[in-house]
Amino acid sequence: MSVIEASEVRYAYPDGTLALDGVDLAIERGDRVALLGPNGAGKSTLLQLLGGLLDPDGGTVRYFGTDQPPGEVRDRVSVCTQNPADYLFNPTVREDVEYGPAQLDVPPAEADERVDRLADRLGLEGLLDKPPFRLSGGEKRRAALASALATEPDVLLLDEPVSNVDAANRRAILDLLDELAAEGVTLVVSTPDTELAPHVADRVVLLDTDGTIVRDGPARAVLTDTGLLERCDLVPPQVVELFSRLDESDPPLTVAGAVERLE
Ligand SMILES: Nc1ncnc2c1ncn2[C@@H]1O[C@H](COP(=O)(O)OP(=O)(O)OP(=O)(O)O)[C@@H](O)[C@H]1O
Repeated sequence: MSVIEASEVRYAYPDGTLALDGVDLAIERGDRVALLGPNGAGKSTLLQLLGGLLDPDGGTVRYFGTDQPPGEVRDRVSVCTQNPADYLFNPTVREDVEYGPAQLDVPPAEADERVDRLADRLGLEGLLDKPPFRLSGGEKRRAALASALATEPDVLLLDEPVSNVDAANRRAILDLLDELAAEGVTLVVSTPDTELAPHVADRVVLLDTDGTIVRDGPARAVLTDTGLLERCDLVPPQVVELFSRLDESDPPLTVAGAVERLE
């Protein structure tokens, strides 16, 4: 049973822009999926459709093999869009992060504990009493991510989760996503960054600017297909490029993979 299944999904914005056209995508339990594509390919639109923040004009999105509407799976599916302001509207960051658990009737003591744990992991400790509009761009992104995680969802849909985030916090976020994946949380991450994709995904869904999925396959197969990536205005990860130039037929995808190979 798929945790989310999009069938023949079509979406046009009110001004007529056709963002997605006939998209079929099944997300399975425990998947780590990257929605990859150039700017304007429809990744954010697809993520919002999968999360029930937008309704498709055509086709269907189903959750957990049922006909439950998205509102009924809010406790199990959490979305973090590209706009941190969607999640930060309370007087303090702490109240924002506690908002989701409160909506789900999580006891306040447990919600407090979740906030403190996430603040520790995402470097928000000194920021919890601040009004969110006073945070920097990267801090807002981390606070929005903490809000999405605070409900402890089974499925996490993240739109460009490390954009605007410094190197140390990027590492912290990626480590946290690794841990969540190890616990069985299903992850869908949208990004135009082929360097990020192998760190967050085993499976890559490649979209192109005509609003279609051009490839859905193992990260290794997609991220080493230079010709396909170039047709979508993308380039492979630099490590792939380096090892390909050295005539390596099965290049590693990350620096860590390259180090392992060289040792
Ligand atoms: N509110 C809107 N009104 C009209 N068109 C929109 C709107 N939001 C997005 N679009 C258009 O829909 C298409 C898909 O946009 P979307 O934001 O989903 O792409 P994306 O792949 O996430 O891009 P990026 O990598 O730049 O974030 C683009 O052509 C974009 O211009």
